[in-house]
Amino acid sequence: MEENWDTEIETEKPTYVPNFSTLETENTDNYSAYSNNDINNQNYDSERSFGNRGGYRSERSRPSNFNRGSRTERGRGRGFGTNRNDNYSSERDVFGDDERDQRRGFPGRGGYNGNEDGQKPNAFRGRGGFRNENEQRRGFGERGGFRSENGQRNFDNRGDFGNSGEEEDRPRSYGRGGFNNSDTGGRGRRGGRGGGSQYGGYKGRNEEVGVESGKSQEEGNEKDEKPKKVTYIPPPPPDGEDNIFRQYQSGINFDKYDEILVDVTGKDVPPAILTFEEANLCETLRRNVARAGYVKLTPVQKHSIPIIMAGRDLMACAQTGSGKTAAFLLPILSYMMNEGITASQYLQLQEPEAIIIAPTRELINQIYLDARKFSYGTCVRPVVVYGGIQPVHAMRDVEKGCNILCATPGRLLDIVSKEKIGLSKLRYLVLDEADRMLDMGFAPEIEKLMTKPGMPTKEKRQTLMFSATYPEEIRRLASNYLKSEHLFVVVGLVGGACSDVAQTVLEMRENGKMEKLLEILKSSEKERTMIFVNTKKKADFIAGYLCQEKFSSTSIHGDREQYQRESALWDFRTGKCTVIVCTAVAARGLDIENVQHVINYDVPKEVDEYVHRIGRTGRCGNTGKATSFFNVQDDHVIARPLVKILTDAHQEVPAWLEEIAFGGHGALNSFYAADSMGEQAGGNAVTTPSFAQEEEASWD
Ligand SMILES: Nc1ncnc2c1ncn2[C@@H]1O[C@H](COP(=O)(O)OP(=O)(O)OP(=O)(O)O)[C@@H](O)[C@H]1O
Repeated sequence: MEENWDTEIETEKPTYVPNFSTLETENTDNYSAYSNNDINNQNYDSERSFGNRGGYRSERSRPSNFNRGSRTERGRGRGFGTNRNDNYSSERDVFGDDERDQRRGFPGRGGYNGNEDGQKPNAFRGRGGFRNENEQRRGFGERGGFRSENGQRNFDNRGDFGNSGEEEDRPRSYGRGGFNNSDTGGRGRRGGRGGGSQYGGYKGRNEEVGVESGKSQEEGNEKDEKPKKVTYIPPPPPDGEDNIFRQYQSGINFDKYDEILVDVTGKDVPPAILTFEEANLCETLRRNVARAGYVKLTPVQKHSIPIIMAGRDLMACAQTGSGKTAAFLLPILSYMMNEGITASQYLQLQEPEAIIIAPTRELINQIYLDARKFSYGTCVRPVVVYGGIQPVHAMRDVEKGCNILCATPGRLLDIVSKEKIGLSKLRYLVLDEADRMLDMGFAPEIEKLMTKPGMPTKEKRQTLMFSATYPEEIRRLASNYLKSEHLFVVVGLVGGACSDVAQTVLEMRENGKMEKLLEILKSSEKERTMIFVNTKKKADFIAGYLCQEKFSSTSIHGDREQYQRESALWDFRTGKCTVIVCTAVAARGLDIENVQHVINYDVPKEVDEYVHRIGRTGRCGNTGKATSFFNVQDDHVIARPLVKILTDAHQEVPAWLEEIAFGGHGALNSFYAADSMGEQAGGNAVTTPSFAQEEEASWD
């Protein structure tokens, strides 16, 4: 069912514009572990079985003999609840309109979200689930869920927080909302009121698409439920030059970018430029670049800017965090300035000169903010539209004028089919994270867009694709949308990991992961850390658990409402929360200052995703580290490509990983045998519930 763009939102529906400016970074320390005391006291009582953590864990590691290849480019020389301070309650800080919150089913109704006043959290009673006071209302599953291998329940043998067998059969059930921060406060079973796509319910692979184009009904929502209207209006981004040009420092390895080999495939390659001066940007753009703190071009910028300025189509591949966004924004803006694009004016049908597409809402918003930064003081007007925000609001914003439209694919299709956006003036079409945009998840939407009436043919537009990874088959597919004489710029190796990230892979059984995680976090408490898991439930589970363990944590995933996602990201960006637990939705593109550590609590199923995930750290010449918990049983398939990634990035490859990668079945079997012995030995170790069946198949 399509969102009705023409209908005004009913006035009694809560439509709240939160004001981020009320959330000062200075207050960020207010979030503190103590704020979770109530949770700690209420849950996971001391009976939890948290002992005997050992078990078999081989972390054997020796320098690898694996052939490191003939790399020629440089190498590295080497909420939950409780009170207002925690992550989930931080939504209250930001969006803290109690009455509305209640209407929207924020805290009060339901699990996890805590109460407003720091008294006994009602988050853990009533419908809220996630409780352990008694078993009558079982919240997050009293049935069986969440036992350790020896049959005892972990955390609490009364079953709180468990992932009940009953719920397992129903992917969207979270008990009666306990711990469910995904929809309107965790009210209902099976996702209850969260069924509407705009509420972030499970959407299958194409959540963004589903959200925006209304496909979500088929893709995971309750069939008999009408989707809810999206009422969320995001706060306007902070204004003022200081905010617009806020930029973090490039790191000590920034200059080393120059040592990376660049390969350009194609005919008549325009020569690279070496300095911003050579780019011949107009005065305003030059000033903006300087204000943004950019002094030197990165390699992808050196090559891409002249190629785009020469009117060529481009597929560019460069490592994460190396400045691909500016590589396409600056030449596009330069063209617009040189063409003397007139200030766009209020019109019901806007005809942008450039459309930029990215797969997730947070990423497209970030790109929009970059576009706003570089176009500051010009008459070029960038606009952003994405799922999860009130369509009427987005439409109004577009009507005010739009030269550059930043959009997620589904919402873009909607807005084009509603004839709010025309394509006749389109000169630039940019696919950021292009491989993701062209893979099975988004390919149908992209195809639809490319064949929309009015879409200029590839001969008449300039198509630009950027990513850090390009699987072979995607490259082939991409050429359908690019002119035959397009150029392919590769900085370093296609799909290579950022060489400024020190990677560690630990062999880890499931029930050793939590203990290891806590150990890591305790030893690096102030470090801004992103933890990746493969399922949405697990993201919540771990964030909740970490809150209890007094780490200021939040989570982001596709089951959270948009305001929650934005709030979580904001809390993480501002330092209010030092830990964010994420699914793949946060794997690509997000540029967050000073992320020091990425932990793959679950190793992703595809190595490209691994590359993007660990690329959230070590950006712009800064160094970072990534630690991955490799569970042989679940992750052996990725062993071989992972060894290649590590080797190419000149990282140490653990001997056991090589063995799994190249040792064939024999090696694997001996691991399984050892593993099952370890299971017996370490049966009491804390384990996370098995959420494997509810994998988040998409970014979002
Ligand atoms: N020439 C430059 N000088 C200084 N900082 C730069 C320069 N180019 C980009 N940056 C900064 O580097 C950071 C990473 O840039 P960006 O987000 O564009 O990386 P990316 O290559 O798109 O990464 P990803 O593959 O993760 O999407 C940003 O904070 C950006 O502002």
